[in-house]
Amino acid sequence: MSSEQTSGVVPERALGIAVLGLGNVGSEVVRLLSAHADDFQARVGARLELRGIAVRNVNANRGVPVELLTDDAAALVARDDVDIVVEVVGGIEPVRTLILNALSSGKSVVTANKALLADYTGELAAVADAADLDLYFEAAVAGAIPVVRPLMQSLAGDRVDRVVGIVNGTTNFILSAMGDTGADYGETLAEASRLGYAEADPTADVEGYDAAAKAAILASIAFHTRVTASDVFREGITKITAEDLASAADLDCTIKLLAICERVTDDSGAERVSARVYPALVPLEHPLAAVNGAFNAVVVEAEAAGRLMFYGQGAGGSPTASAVLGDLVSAARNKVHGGKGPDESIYAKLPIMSIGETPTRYYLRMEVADRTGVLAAVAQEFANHGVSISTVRQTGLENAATLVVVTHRAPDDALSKTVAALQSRDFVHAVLSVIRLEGTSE
Ligand SMILES: NC(=O)C1=CN([C@@H]2O[C@H](COP(=O)(O)OP(=O)(O)OC[C@H]3O[C@@H](n4cnc5c(N)ncnc54)[C@H](OP(=O)(O)O)[C@@H]3O)[C@@H](O)[C@H]2O)C=CC1
Ligand SMILES: N[C@@H](CC=O)C(=O)O
Repeated sequence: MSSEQTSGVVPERALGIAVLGLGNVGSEVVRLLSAHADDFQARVGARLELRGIAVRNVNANRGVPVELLTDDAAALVARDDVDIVVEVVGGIEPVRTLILNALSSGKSVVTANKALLADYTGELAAVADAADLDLYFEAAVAGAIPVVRPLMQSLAGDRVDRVVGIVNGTTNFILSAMGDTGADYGETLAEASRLGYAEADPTADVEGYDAAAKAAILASIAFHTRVTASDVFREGITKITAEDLASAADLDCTIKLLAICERVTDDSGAERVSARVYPALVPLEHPLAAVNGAFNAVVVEAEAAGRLMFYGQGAGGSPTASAVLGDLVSAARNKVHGGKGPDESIYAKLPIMSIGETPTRYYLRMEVADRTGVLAAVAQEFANHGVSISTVRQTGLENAATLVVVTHRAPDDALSKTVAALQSRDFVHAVLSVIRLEGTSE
């Protein structure tokens, strides 16, 4: 027995932390870790000591002690004095291998990498489980907003039926600016990158890949079913125009890029999972309509809890670092006290419903010939495909008219076939825009 123990003084314990990546998120993680080192020690019961930071370019001026920087992430992960690895690099390789190596050598992992998790959570979680280690990823969905842990833990006793959210800050920032001030798409995207919201390749944001990865993560947790990015139907915002936003406003709606994850009962009475991402018309009275800028919000509908809404900053270095550090504290506490946190519990294994079978509603804006019988012919095309029309609005031009049609719900396939059929008719000069509606209840 040491003299400290016999004298009642508890020896100071330390946990070694390796941070991979020092960009928008990593630099805030490192800054907050060092600024609040004593607070972290009090919360964890051990000092969190930064052993090293992996980057690509060690020569760039970063405002951190240079001796902490390394471009050899694999060697940093392998160090014996590292207990927890924080991955904020992004992409698939080399980080997938680095995380597997970390878990295989007894290190818990915290990651913000939704692109990786959307396809590899199964593989990574299996290694973490086998080694009794934590794999935490709260920051991977909706930045600072706690939504992974509430779904995984707080709602574990309820039956979640629907999760719908604005989960990409960059596209919400762009759509909000276009709607409010008619701001230019390209300039607003550049501003989102400058503010640290956009991915290293912003195509992931504007084409909906980032939101689809988050939808896969949310659907997997909510429905206890493995859903990967390729199971998620995806459409981005690149075709949305200022005119679409103005036209949506005329209908008392706005347009938001939504991630929608639903438990759907099919015609045979069996349950399936639908996961999809697309720009949707959202009525102004809907809680998601008021979520603007880089803010995110996730609405969860559960059988016993009813409707819950989680709202906050969905992107940016500092908000995301908050979620990363929350996970780091949890993983560190488990290192101190033993054991590991709960994981996804993927036991239901519900089949995936394709977008074609999924009931949706369409908003269509088209330019048609302004002559007798055209409205009836348009209505007939909808009827031919078993699609019921909810509202029609026509505004006349000189020899043409703009027709806005909103449908009732129908299988998405029937709706898209109706659009294709309309496009082939000579009285339809152009289908100007096709946007789905949030809500499948009508
Ligand atoms: N930004 C945000 O709002 C959010 C981001 N995320 C996720 O967090 C992660 C990081 O995002 P973000 O900080 O914006 O990304 P950045 O592009 O700003 O930073 C990436 C960092 O990783 C380093 N890096 C790249 N490749 C390697 C490598 N092979 N080995 C070691 N280091 C490497 C880069 O080094 P160097 O500096 O030398 O180039 C850089 O420091 C991503 O998975 C992202 O999807 C999640 C939620 C929100
Ligand atoms: N690029 C992402 C960052 C957070 O996940 C976004 O814009 O939401």
